[in-house]
Amino acid sequence: MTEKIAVLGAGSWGSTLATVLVENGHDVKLYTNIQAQADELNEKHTNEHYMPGFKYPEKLYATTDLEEAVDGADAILFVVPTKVIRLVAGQLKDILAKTNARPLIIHASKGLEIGTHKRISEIIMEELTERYAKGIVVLSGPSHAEEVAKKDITLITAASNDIEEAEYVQDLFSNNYLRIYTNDDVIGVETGAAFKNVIAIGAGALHGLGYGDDAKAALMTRGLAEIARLGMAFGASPLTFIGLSGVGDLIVTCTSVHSRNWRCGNALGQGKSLDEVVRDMGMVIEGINTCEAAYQLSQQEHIDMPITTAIYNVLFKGADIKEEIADLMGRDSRSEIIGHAKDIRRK
Ligand SMILES: NC(=O)C1=CN([C@@H]2O[C@H](COP(=O)(O)OP(=O)(O)OC[C@H]3O[C@@H](n4cnc5c(N)ncnc54)[C@H](O)[C@@H]3O)[C@@H](O)[C@H]2O)C=CC1
Ligand SMILES: O=C(CO)COP(=O)(O)O
Repeated sequence: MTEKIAVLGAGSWGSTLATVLVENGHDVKLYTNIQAQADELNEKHTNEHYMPGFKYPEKLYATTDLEEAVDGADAILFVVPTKVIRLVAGQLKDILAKTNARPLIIHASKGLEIGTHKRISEIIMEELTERYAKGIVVLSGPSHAEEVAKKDITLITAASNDIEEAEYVQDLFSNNYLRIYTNDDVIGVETGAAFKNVIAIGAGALHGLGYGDDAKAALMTRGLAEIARLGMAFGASPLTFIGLSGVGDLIVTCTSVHSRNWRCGNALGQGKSLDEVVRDMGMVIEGINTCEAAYQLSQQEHIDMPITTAIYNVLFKGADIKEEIADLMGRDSRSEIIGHAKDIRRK
């Protein structure tokens, strides 16, 4: 069945997911807030800044008119950076309020809102409410646009409280190179997605400083313990963190040269300043803002997150990475057990 899908955000991931949907036979409109990017996509079928060298299908239509993009859409996919999710959801609400439309919302962004510490599905539903959204499905897992665009094998998760909606999204995106699993733990999937970016900055920094494989494996494993601790405090199932959106995404983001978060950490480890790294990347590095949100949450909820705190100190307080590593290694000895949410708050 051909579905009408609006994709909001034409960066590397939004334009790639839009391409998957076009190739799966759907009628897709890609919304961007930049006219030159829409023109480039429509006329040259390229998106050089975000996906250099990649050729998009001619059927992919881009527009800067949000109303045109979402007109008659069965589903609307958000793939904008976390910091503009609320803004774009508000703009969408104003448009949907003029119609009787109540599309399914999907999002594939990864982060937490600074200040409120809300997950992306919470922000979108707070703005749209059930009046304008049939439901919400989260698409997440180990997936880099550069590899999906090449039709390399990728497996991700569609998570929703409504399993039929997750299965609908599974059908929309599934093909012979992209396999989708369903999951009903929205909190676990979204927290895993957001916090792995913070740990990936740390993994990149270790690489940039020349640390070995043991150190990287240690960071990923103890990083996952922190992610699970915070996620469980939110109400996530611990098992979700050993799935695609948990350890799967942590592995890819902590090891892939495609990862903007890993590359950010690597450059910091090599001595670049955060300002330089952000300027040179020219794409979103979600782990920076998420680190701030995660640090604030750990303080507010009294959850022990030593690695996140060390990365926060480096990013926001100008701390020396090697000194932060020495402090982490010098902490009191402890048990490895992650524990349940009720046991993990600091006394
Ligand atoms: N790139 C990837 O491989 C993956 C990215 N993600 C997530 O997807 C989200 C988006 O990431 P990318 O596409 O990589 O980012 P990007 O940095 O490549 O592109 C972001 C896009 O958002 C657009 N944008 C910014 N503000 C906007 C607004 N107000 N209205 C409309 N568009 C706006 C920008 O013009 C740009 O095209 C992030 O949360 C990221 O963590 C998730 C999985 C894979
Ligand atoms: O989420 C991603 C991989 O699953 C993309 O990671 P980066 O944002 O670090 O490139």
